[in-house]
Amino acid sequence: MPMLADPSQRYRPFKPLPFTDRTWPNKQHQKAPIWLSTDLRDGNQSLANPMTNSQKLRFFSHLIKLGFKEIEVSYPAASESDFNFVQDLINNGDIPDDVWIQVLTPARSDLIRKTFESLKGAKNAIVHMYNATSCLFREVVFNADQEETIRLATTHTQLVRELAEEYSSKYGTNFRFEYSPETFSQTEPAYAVQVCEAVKKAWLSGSGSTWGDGRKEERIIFNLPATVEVSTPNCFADQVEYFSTHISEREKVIISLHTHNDRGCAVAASELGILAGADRIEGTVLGNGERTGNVDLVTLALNLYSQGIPPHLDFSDMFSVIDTVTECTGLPVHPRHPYAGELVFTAFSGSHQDAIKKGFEALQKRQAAGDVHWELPYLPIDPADVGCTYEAVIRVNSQSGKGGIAYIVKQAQSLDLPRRMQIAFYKVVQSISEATGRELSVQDITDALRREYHVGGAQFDGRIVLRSYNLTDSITDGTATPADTESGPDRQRTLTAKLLVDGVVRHISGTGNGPLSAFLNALKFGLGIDLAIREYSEHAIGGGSDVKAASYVEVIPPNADSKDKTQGGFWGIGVDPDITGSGLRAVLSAANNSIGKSELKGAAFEDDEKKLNRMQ
Ligand SMILES: CC(=O)SCCNC(=O)CCNC(=O)[C@H](O)C(C)(C)COP(=O)(O)OP(=O)(O)OC[C@H]1O[C@@H](n2cnc3c(N)ncnc32)[C@H](O)[C@@H]1OP(=O)(O)O
Ligand SMILES: CC(C)C(=O)C(=O)O
Repeated sequence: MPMLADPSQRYRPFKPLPFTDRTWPNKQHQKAPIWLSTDLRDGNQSLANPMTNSQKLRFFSHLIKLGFKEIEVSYPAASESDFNFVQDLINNGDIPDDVWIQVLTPARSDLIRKTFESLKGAKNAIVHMYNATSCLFREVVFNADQEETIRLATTHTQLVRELAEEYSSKYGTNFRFEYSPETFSQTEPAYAVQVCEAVKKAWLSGSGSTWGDGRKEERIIFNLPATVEVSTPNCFADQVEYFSTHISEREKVIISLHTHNDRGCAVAASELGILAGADRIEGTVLGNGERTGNVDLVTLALNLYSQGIPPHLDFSDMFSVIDTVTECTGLPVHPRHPYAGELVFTAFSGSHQDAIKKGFEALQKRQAAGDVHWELPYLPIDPADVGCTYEAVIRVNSQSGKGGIAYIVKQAQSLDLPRRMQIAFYKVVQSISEATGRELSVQDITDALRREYHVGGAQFDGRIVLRSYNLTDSITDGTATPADTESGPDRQRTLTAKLLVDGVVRHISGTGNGPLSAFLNALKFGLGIDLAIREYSEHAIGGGSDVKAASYVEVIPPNADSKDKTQGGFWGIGVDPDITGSGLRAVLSAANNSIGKSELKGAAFEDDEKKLNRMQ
């Protein structure tokens, strides 16, 4: 049937609880909840191909590594393999002493007994029993009224209690009890409290037992599921706060939430539910689970982390988390999955990239001044905290801008292009990106820079290549002096350069008040390339004995207006261990770009390779 023009003919709106005493909107998260992973139960039962026992074991070990202390490992009555998995964990000593395994059973006596058998020999175990309590389930699934539904819960709670006492004395197991009024969020709130009161009474009133005296590890767990998410998260939070404030002996109760993501709001519902009084959260790592999944514990934990609250779960190696989850469940992780997707720390768009690049520069300055707080445009947490590098932070396509491209050049090649050169190179990259219609890799951009500015190896050389040069000082009366001996207004420098011009060795020579002007004169008189410098800058690359200099130069024809920077010049880059060398190479790089295919003037000083070799 197509979508209805008037969906109210088929769907009724959720009726919110008339609850006005809510306090949760004014609260803030203070600490992490108790976490329970149900990857091996709710996560597993929803897979087309449930996990094998070895996959479950791998997943279990990873959950331990992440820091989970409560793990729902199975629905032991479902199958022999579910049953055996619990026994294998116990018998093989795979469960650390401080970890509680949890197992799920329906309120059915045969299945409860089977569930207890699976726990033989366990040190710590939470027995989790459920029955649905909503009107729809009472009528349609159980054909039971409210009283009968309460009786179903309480009689089976008593059975759990008896078996817990028996197994505890036989095997020394520490037992805790969790009860879920399944479909809680669709159950009348007062009735959900009534069911749980009856279950609590049944659990706490066993003869001769010390259980349930309010000590932390013995509190009964009431797990309130949004079995199907049917309302906005604020309505769910109201239901949780209502439960938390109406259940008696609140100090003897742990309130747990188990949200599903049918409306896409499981994270929000759980977060607001914590503000509303919940102590514990059940969910799965990366959100696998029935239908749209259980709440994603990675997102919940890292949301807390981003607020400066220790989540007590360690996601600092997100790649291994992704590997474990995808290899065990066979499900992919969406590229935009919060904190874990391959694109979530990546910006393609120019204005984002520009802000991130500036943000990193500002961050470095703040860090140098001792402020270690993370504050960076578009990146809520430091990707490095979850094991990602900064390489993926900026990626380039036709939506990218100069800032992002300059960031990549700086990261990949340690070249800090001056602002106007960034604009020039951006146009180069943009035209490649538009022509190819695809994302450009770091290698594509590096190659484009090398081709454009003739740096980085013989295959990128331009028509003119600097082979060697010699610089001498003179004063204007023509008396040659050794380098570095003279300075001042009369100082002149003469540069002789050996070049390869269109494959032919050439020598040129020129004089000026510095090496660059001497070189420009040599190019002018030797090769007929007449250029003036409009902008020059340089910086060091690296440090210690490996330090190099990088120079950037923009040249213009001598008759161009050097102040009118809208008239584009030709840019060049030079990298050399020596600052003079890098400057000369930058000028030559720009000169190469200025000449295009035009014919150059003949040799002015020396063009005979043999003569040259003799001279050297
Ligand atoms: C919301 C959740 O995720 S709950 C967990 C769901 N997980 C699973 O179901 C996975 C494991 N389940 C199984 O392997 C099987 O369903 C079993 C072994 C538990 C039971 O199998 P079967 O005995 O064949 O029963 P089946 O599942 O078809 O039907 C459920 C029966 O249990 C009843 N039932 C359902 N839930 C409960 C409950 N929580 N407590 C008591 N009875 C229940 C149903 O009313 C139905 O009874 P009926 O046969 O008298 O109509
Ligand atoms: C058994 C309960 C907790 C459940 O899985 C659900 O309601 O989704």
